[in-house]
Amino acid sequence: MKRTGAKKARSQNPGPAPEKKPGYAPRAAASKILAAVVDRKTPLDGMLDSEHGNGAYRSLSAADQSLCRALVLTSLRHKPMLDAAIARLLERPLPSGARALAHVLTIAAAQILYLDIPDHSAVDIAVEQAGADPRNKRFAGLVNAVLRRLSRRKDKTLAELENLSPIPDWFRERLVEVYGAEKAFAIGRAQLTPPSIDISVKSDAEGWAEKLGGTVLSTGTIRLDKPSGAVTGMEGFDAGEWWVQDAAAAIPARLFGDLTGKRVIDLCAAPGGKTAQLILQGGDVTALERSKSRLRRLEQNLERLKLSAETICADMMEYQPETLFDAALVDAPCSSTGTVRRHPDVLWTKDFADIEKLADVQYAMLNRALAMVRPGGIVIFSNCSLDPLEGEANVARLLAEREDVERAAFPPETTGPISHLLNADGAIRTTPADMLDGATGLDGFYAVAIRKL
Ligand SMILES: C[S@@+](CC[C@H](N)C(=O)[O-])C[C@H]1O[C@@H](n2cnc3c(N)ncnc32)[C@H](O)[C@@H]1O
Repeated sequence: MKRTGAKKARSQNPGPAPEKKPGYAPRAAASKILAAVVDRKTPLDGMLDSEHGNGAYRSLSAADQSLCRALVLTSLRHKPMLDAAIARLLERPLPSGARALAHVLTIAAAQILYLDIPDHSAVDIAVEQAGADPRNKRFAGLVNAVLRRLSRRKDKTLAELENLSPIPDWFRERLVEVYGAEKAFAIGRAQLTPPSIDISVKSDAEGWAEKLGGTVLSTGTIRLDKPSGAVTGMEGFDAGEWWVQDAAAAIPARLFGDLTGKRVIDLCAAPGGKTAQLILQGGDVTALERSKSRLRRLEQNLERLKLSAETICADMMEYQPETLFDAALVDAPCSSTGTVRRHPDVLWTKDFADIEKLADVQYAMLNRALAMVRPGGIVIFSNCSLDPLEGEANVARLLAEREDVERAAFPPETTGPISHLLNADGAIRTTPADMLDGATGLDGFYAVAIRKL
């Protein structure tokens, strides 16, 4: 019986799968990951993780993982432009069920238009991808024709796409409503440029800038000009001399100024970039964080930096301090739309309803933080959203609903180089289209100080 079964199995075996072209696997993984982001709203960070990420990504070599990452990021950064370029070459739209095929085309078009990859490999592998999927086999000829035409009219297409906004409609429309058409366009285009690596140092910014090949910005952040290799391998990392922190993300904690002799609570603390700043500004710091694993990461970061804080794993909405604090920072969980340059998936996984929900959560957090400071104490509320519902509108609501709080001015020495980023209400508002020291390249951030009376 056993022998017969084995024989039967052998006779049904279709034989080894045909060899795929070199470069097939990273492109197939990229198409799958793009589908997960766009169609199933799965955040990218978790999927592009060598240990716990998407299976197709994990099985790639290190070099193929970085190609896959570049393919997905480039496709997301330019998605509406790629969709427009492909649509112009199709006689009729793809059937609505052909989502997988659409992603194969997007990944291939991104290579042809925006990456330094020979067009023929992009075309051949996309045709092979279509042919390997029984649902898309019949479109292999179409894929070939469309991509070859795109390759032939590359320069013309790029010129035609110059004036398109590379962000999804829901977000573009919201930006136009809030910031006006011109600034909305500039913010959209800013996400096409991958961000530089910015670091915060414990001390001697000039010295570290020289050692690491960077420039000291007027806020004290060092912007690395041409970082090569992993940041963790760079001088001073193991010694705990610096940490990675976007120039805009470094602004909110600095706005407290000198914290010597003050008890400060950082209420949404992990991974701890701002906790480190509060300690270095002289505060006696308590770092509170709801996620156990993220708090562990914060503790490891502080250990590396040789900085100390009391750490508490708790939900800030439930935590009851024994003694009120002099100051609190709420760097609240938000829509993260200010980080589109580094997380271009955000705009494809979230929508306006998420912004509305998050705004309410943050409003409750701001009120809770005010309950934890003494009269006269200051709360700085910040987030990396571009939407005023999560920032300005929450503060307006707070001031309208409560008489025991007021706006507080930031200490003047903290806003010198960034006074152009103060809005009419004296809060900081940055966008990826704003300049610092004459150059663009900032995450979007909001930060405001509120005094409890
Ligand atoms: C924007 S991140 C904070 C980044 C951090 N301030 C920094 O600069 O490194 C928000 C953090 O708040 C945490 N968080 C969200 N809701 C919370 C809550 N109710 N209580 C405490 N922490 C919370 C999240 O787990 C996340 O780590």
